Amino acid sequence: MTDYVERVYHSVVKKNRGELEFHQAVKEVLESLKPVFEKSGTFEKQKVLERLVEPERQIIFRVPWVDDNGEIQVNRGFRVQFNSAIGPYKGGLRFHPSVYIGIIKFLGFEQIFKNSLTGLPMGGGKGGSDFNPKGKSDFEVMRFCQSFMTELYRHIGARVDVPAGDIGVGGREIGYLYGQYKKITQTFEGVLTGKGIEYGGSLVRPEATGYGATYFAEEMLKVKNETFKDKIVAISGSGNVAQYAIQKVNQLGGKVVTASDSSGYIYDPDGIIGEKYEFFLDLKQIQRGRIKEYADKFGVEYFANKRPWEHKVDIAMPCATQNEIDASDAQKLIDNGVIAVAEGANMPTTLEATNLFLEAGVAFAPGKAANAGGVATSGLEMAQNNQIIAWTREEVDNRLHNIMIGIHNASYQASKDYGKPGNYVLGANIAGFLKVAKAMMAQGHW
Ligand SMILES: NC(=O)C1=CN([C@@H]2O[C@H](COP(=O)(O)OP(=O)(O)OC[C@H]3O[C@@H](n4cnc5c(N)ncnc54)[C@H](O)[C@@H]3O)[C@@H](O)[C@H]2O)C=CC1
Ligand SMILES: O=C(O)CCC(=O)C(=O)O
Repeated sequence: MTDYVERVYHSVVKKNRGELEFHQAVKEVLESLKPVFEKSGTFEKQKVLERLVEPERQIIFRVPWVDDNGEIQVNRGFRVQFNSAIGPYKGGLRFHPSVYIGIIKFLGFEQIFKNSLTGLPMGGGKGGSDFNPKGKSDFEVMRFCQSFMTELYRHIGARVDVPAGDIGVGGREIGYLYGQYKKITQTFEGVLTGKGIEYGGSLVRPEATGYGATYFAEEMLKVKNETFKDKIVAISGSGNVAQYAIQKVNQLGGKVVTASDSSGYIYDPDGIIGEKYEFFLDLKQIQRGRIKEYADKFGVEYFANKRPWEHKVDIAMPCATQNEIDASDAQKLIDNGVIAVAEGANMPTTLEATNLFLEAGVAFAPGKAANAGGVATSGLEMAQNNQIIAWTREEVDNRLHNIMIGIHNASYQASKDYGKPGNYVLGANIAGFLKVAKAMMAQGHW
């Protein structure tokens, strides 16, 4: 790293003790930006990095609610409004017991560059709670969401900060959150995205992250004169992103052989397709069941407490959570001949593993580029809400597809301009950074 980058990184570690995921996300971005600072001293003079790594605002609040047994429960809520240089804060809410400030800050930091890459005017933010929706009744989830919004509403707005879903927050939760916002403010506005289609949601938003990651992978394959046709694909997760990545890979002629949840993964050598895919979707979206039930139903192998990176596949798409591919997983995938990795999740690959992929010449798409289709389509939902119109499925999907091609090309171009053609980590970080940095400098020292 340059002295400047090194200095800023060390001060981040010192000021944000114990926030390991945040340190990791900052380190990856700063390492990529080194050639930018070697070319120009302006950013250093303007203290752009020092400002960029410090959130504009962090809100932490109490979320009390009553469970079905009449017991009072208390969770912690978060919203980090990281950077508004190019638009209102935008980013999801995560409900998961592992959530603490370090996770929300890593996600909010990533969101700044991701949102910039979409080409739409959206700043970076993220929020959530350590609430665990697993095993809770619909009424418990509703009461929790209402209490969460009873505090959050005063910090957000259609032109201020627009949350959406992430792990543990899907259509059901967005509905409860929206209802409470509307009740408190008496305002029907696009303050959340991922809304139901009946009350201002956009077609294709549920599919957008998984579809977008697949569109991005398709572009990387094109550079290698390859396609998805007949490729074997390992996907992790079985939530929103995984579900629609599997669907799109199937449509493009690939074969998805794995899916997982936090208890283990299934391996179906014939592919998660047709009636098996329909079962999988129902299992996860309606029954809220465990992935093992797929193995029980179709007689395929189930691997408890393991990750799905140990088979011979051409393409890997981690779509579950952070740090789910470590160096040994990466080495297994490389030894088995993987040609492309596209991150549907946020930071699913450790820094060590990322470097192994890059050194081995694997086409590697970082999450902030590959999974940007979700937030991009949220931006399209905001655009429709602002105009009080609703686009067709085809219109939204075409726009999403073009945005993903644009992100691929911008990342590839930046990787070439800075001397590392095909290094999408470097390219995405630089392309995302430059727009935000220029906007920050244009707006004075804030
Ligand atoms: N939903 C969206 O639009 C976007 C989501 N993402 C990222 O994609 C990833 C998945 O999010 P969603 O599919 O929306 O969430 P989800 O809640 O619908 O699904 C999460 C999936 O990850 C699995 N999972 C969670 N913790 C795990 C663990 N420790 N080990 C193994 N599996 C685990 C869950 O079992 C589930 O299958 C997250 O990293 C999220 O930040 C990124 C961009 C947009
Ligand atoms: O759609 C959005 O606003 C948020 C999506 C998100 O949380 C993400 O990109 O990680």
